[in-house]
Amino acid sequence: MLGKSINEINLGDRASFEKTISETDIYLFAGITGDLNPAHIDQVEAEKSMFKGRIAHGILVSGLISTVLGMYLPGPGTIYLGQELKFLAPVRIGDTIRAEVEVIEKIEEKNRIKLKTQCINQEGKVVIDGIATVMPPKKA
Ligand SMILES: C/C=C/C(=O)SCCNC(=O)CCNC(=O)[C@H](O)C(C)(C)COP(=O)(O)OP(=O)(O)OC[C@H]1O[C@@H](n2cnc3c(N)ncnc32)[C@H](O)[C@@H]1OP(=O)(O)O
Repeated sequence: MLGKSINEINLGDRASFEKTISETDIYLFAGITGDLNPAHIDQVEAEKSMFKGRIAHGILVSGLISTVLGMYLPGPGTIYLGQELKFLAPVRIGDTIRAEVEVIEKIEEKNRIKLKTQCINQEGKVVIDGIATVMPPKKA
């Protein structure tokens, strides 16, 4: 099953995916990547930081954007070419994050689209803001 080709995508099209970030998510990500920064896994050390407790890896949370792109818009077959990210606020264990994407540019001759990408917490605060560049799947 392939996602949408560039001809099936319009400016303003949107999609989203929501997930609660658990302690297990953070530990699994730390193990997979080797990023054992105490800010993510050591409560006592993290309490001494400006955030006064553990926070999720920013790249873990931004991975929810890849979920939207690869599963929904454009969908399966999408190739991720680039991603600008600004981490605007911390994500803590138990936060529910909604990743949203919106098509803002189509570059038909190169089969590329750009999407505004945001991750928003349960309080409506934008925690990650950026722009993705992807190559939608081509259909025969
Ligand atoms: C939803 C999530 C999915 C995923 O996670 S997929 C996995 C992550 N993504 C990838 O692994 C993609 C890795 N990138 C690539 O393999 C290559 O990259 C491409 C095959 C996409 C393109 O390579 P080539 O066909 O050899 O293109 P060229 O001849 O090197 O360049 C043609 C034009 O495309 C520009 N370009 C190449 N890569 C990128 C990029 N990643 N982002 C933006 N532009 C790119 C160049 O500069 C150039 O431009 P000009 O035509 O103006 O000279």
